[in-house]
Amino acid sequence: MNQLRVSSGRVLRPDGRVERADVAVDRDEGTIRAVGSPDEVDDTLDGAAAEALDASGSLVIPGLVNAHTHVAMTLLRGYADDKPLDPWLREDIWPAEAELTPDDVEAGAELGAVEMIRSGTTAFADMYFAMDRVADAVDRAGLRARLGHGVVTVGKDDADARADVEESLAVARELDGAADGRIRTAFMPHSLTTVGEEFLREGVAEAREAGVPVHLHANETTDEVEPIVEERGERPIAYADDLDALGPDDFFAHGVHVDDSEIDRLAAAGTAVVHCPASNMKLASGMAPVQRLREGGVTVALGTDGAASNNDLDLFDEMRDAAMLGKLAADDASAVPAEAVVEMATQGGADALNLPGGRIEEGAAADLAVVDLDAPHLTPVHDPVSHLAYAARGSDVRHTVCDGQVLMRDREVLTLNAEAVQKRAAAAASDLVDRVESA
Ligand SMILES: N[C@@H](CCSC[C@H]1O[C@@H](n2cnc3c(=O)[nH]cnc32)[C@H](O)[C@@H]1O)C(=O)O
Ligand SMILES: [Zn+2]
Repeated sequence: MNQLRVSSGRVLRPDGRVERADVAVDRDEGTIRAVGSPDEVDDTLDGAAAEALDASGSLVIPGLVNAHTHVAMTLLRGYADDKPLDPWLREDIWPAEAELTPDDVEAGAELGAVEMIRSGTTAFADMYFAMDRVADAVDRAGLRARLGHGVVTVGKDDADARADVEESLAVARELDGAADGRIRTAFMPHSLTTVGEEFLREGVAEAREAGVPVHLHANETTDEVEPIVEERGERPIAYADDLDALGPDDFFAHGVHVDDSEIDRLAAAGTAVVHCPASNMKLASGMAPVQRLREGGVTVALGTDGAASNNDLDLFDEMRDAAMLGKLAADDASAVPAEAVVEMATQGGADALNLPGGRIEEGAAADLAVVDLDAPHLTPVHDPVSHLAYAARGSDVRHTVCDGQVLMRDREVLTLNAEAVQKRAAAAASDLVDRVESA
């Protein structure tokens, strides 16, 4: 058997406890075979050789899950800042995206993949275009993902709008199960205001038939909530329900401006919310009621959103931001504690995306990250979970494993040539800006 052994670390278990343990991984199956004392793990290995990953002085955690991003937007990192959502999209981002080629999308996706692997993220959800090229990058990188083509119909004629919906459904059908099953898909209308009602209705119905979930931006800004309430006399989550877009495998990004009736509806439907605190702060979209969502029984995951509104893909930053903003939103320092954000970044993400991973236990997917605690900013270690939420950074990750494959060992990315990826992306981004300026 082809095995991997993560030895001498402290391991974060699904119930939040941290224990000294080794982890044995079956690389053929991509699953965790055993978590236990070195002797217990020796027994399961049965004398067979295993590749070793040293985790001494480190914390072994489930690979982090970035449950909402637009990964190729790494090319637009720092391109346009300091504006609210609507003008930021219309004046800066959409014109730049109009010039993006599939090659650019692939270059940006590879850059994002390197950044995620380096910061301990093993799975993500991506809404963008040229998704076949994103899938190629995910496949090479060795990551896990739920991918979808983002649909926008406002400002398009009927034929173009319909083609965009069809593209999203085609991507959802065709890429599902790619990369040895590490890629799953979703139908991804951009939002309830940027996609017209008939397209939402038809697209969701077809997604149901194809058995793929729905992912969209919902209740992100008041500018987006008000027109729905005015036109329809109902809140956006009620509208989503009316569209049949509120299912147990569906997951919505943001959920900033949700009232109690919407929280109840999300909880009853089992639809997850992906909280994106950095993006919400940067675009001044508002403060999501994370504590109330969690208390109301909604599955909450964490996302960075695109790198142009964050401006990085580091989920350690996101955990800290979520804890800080959650307290401010609840006006309560005990709200959204460290354990909660760690859970959101791991189990919550895996549950929202309905992907394997998120828990270090026997039989679970072997998706993990090893965080080096031997650093001045992480000394002393009174509570490792506190450090994950409040003090650690993506650059503290030493090793990253996904589906049993080592993607990074001793801070060296093994699946992609990080230096070449970075060069290619920088060149693509500067060419892109030249094209936008001369357009
Ligand atoms: N097929 C569509 C593309 C939609 S992809 C998803 C879109 O979401 C945009 N986006 C990024 N961050 C946010 C956000 O916070 N809220 C809403 N949209 C965003 C992103 O720039 C991208 O255009 C088209 O023809 O325009
Ligand atoms: Zn987004």
